[in-house]
Amino acid sequence: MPDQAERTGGTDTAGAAPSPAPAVRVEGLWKRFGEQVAVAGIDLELPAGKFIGLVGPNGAGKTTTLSMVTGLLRPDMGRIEVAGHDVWRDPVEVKSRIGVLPEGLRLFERLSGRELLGYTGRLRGLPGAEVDKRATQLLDVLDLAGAQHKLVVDYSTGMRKKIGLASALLHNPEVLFLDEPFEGVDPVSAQTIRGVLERYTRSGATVVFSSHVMELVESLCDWVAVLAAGRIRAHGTLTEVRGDAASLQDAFLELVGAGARDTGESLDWLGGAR
Ligand SMILES: Nc1ncnc2c1ncn2[C@@H]1O[C@H](COP(=O)(O)OP(=O)(O)OP(=O)(O)O)[C@@H](O)[C@H]1O
Repeated sequence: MPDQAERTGGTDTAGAAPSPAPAVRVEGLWKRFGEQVAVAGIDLELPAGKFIGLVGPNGAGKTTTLSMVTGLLRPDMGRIEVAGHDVWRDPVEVKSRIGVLPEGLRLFERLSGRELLGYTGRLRGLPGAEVDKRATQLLDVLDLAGAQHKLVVDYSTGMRKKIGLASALLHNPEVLFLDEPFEGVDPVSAQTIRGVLERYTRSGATVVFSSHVMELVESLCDWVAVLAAGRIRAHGTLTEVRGDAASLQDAFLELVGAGARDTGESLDWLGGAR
């Protein structure tokens, strides 16, 4: 088992050309909930224009980190810049440049999908006709046109993710943060979401998403950060983080020090005589 020193790569080793300003810059980030240290001193730069995966086991601190980076949760310590602006000193500027699909996704349940997009667009300061045009296209592409007049409270889990994604994209943000965007989403919808996100990053925008599904991260992301116990264990391009391992899954298990847990003598009753 190699030691768990951070494996790095990415922006600083990417080549001779000067890289653009990072999409996200985090310095000395800490967050504690009572005795529980959720984020234990993160320093990280996420390159702009990439599809970035933030991966880690349950309780690693992914949601806490994303909440602080998007201005939803105040850090105990540390500095965060998104698109060149300080998240906590310049929140309005940052919020106009980002889209967020948070965990738990609280939506205005008593609006229809179409109304939700209309309301979000007006809150974002977009002209009504432009909101209508973008809403129609997003509802269509995300296969929600047939459900656009249904109340959000009656949407399925996958439909909620898709209308949440549409709301997050409506103002064409520079950086999009998605907490587990594919959870509860069927393969057809996942493919649709994937297509929308790939198109969006091709235009130079940045997607940062958290996930436990390594195959998905491996197939989607060009850049990965691995988080465990509130610290960054590795970050860089997919190839750099994968290192010599056969897959990202293997590299992940090695990095977080969690080979499949041997149940040993425990659970010996399970599957035994009844
Ligand atoms: N509001 C809170 N109050 C107390 N503890 C919290 C709170 N939010 C998170 N934690 C704790 O902080 C740690 C990190 O949690 P977090 O939700 O950020 O992890 P995660 O990587 O997103 O996990 P998962 O993959 O299971 O969603 C966990 O130990 C969790 O119990």
